[in-house]
Amino acid sequence: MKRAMLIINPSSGKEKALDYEEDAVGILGKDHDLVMVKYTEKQGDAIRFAAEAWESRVDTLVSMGGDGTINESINGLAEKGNTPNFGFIPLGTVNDFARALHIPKRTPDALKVLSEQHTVPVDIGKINDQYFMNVLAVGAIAEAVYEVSPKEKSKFGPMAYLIEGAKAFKEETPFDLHLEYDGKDWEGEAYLMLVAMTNSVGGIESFAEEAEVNDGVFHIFILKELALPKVFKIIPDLFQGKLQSNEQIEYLQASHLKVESNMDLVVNIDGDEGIKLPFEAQVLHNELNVFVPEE
Ligand SMILES: Nc1ncnc2c1ncn2[C@@H]1O[C@H](COP(=O)(O)OP(=O)(O)OP(=O)(O)O)[C@@H](O)[C@H]1O
Repeated sequence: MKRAMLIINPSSGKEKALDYEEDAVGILGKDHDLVMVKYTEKQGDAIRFAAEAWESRVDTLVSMGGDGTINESINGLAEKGNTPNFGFIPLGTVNDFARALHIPKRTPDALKVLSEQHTVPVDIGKINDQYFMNVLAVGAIAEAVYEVSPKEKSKFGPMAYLIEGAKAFKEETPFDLHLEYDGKDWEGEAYLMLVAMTNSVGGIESFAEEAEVNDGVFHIFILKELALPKVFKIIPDLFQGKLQSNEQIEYLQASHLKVESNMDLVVNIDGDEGIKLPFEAQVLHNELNVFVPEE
């Protein structure tokens, strides 16, 4: 008997998620004998439901929500082995994971992807004992992202992050940073460090242009300098996919990373406030099979 679980965050997608429940159940019902539906009510619910999906050995897990719900679902599945195929319907503001995997933004189109039944193996990141699929960020510019209210997000979309980030730029002082990456060292002062798993960061798909969802490495960007007027070159470079060659940025690749600083810093994990430094991170190569459109 083939079984699927559908996790829905009813508060996501401007509270429209439930409008698509029937369609999603219909599509999954075509090739599964049973479709169980779970509704999240609070933080942590999607982790618990995804872990239940794994324990009850479902064949397919589909999550409907923003990047927060997708992140939680992945946290319930990673490193368990024999994981169900994973699908998701992006209903958030930024939807970096969907952008990286070419999952359409229009919900009916994203639902069609599930019926194509085409999956690819995708890398997942591990930071200490939790998991992420998009990005780690350290520095006040990253912390500014926590300040973005849901109201600003729905009004300005990804631009809300840029607006808050630009405000933080003005007050920014560098912090000391020590990285051990695949056995090598990098030490210096930094204003921001981003560890990207996919090309899309903060809704900007040219951010880590060369990143593939299953390339087995982290794409590490360290902003070392904020000198005027050179700093303005970062913006065109960012939108033209040339950030890694910008002279104010150190660009590294690694599959294993240890990060520490003498300063009291917190890492932002997939857009949410995470743990304090130091941390250790590694790529779990081809960890999940994810439904994507057939090219
Ligand atoms: N029923 C619910 N009502 C309100 N909040 C919920 C509910 N279920 C889950 N949540 C919260 O929503 C968070 C995840 O939101 P998610 O990121 O999926 O959507 P979003 O906020 O619309 O997306 P984005 O962050 O991209 O704008 C969870 O971490 C949890 O705290």
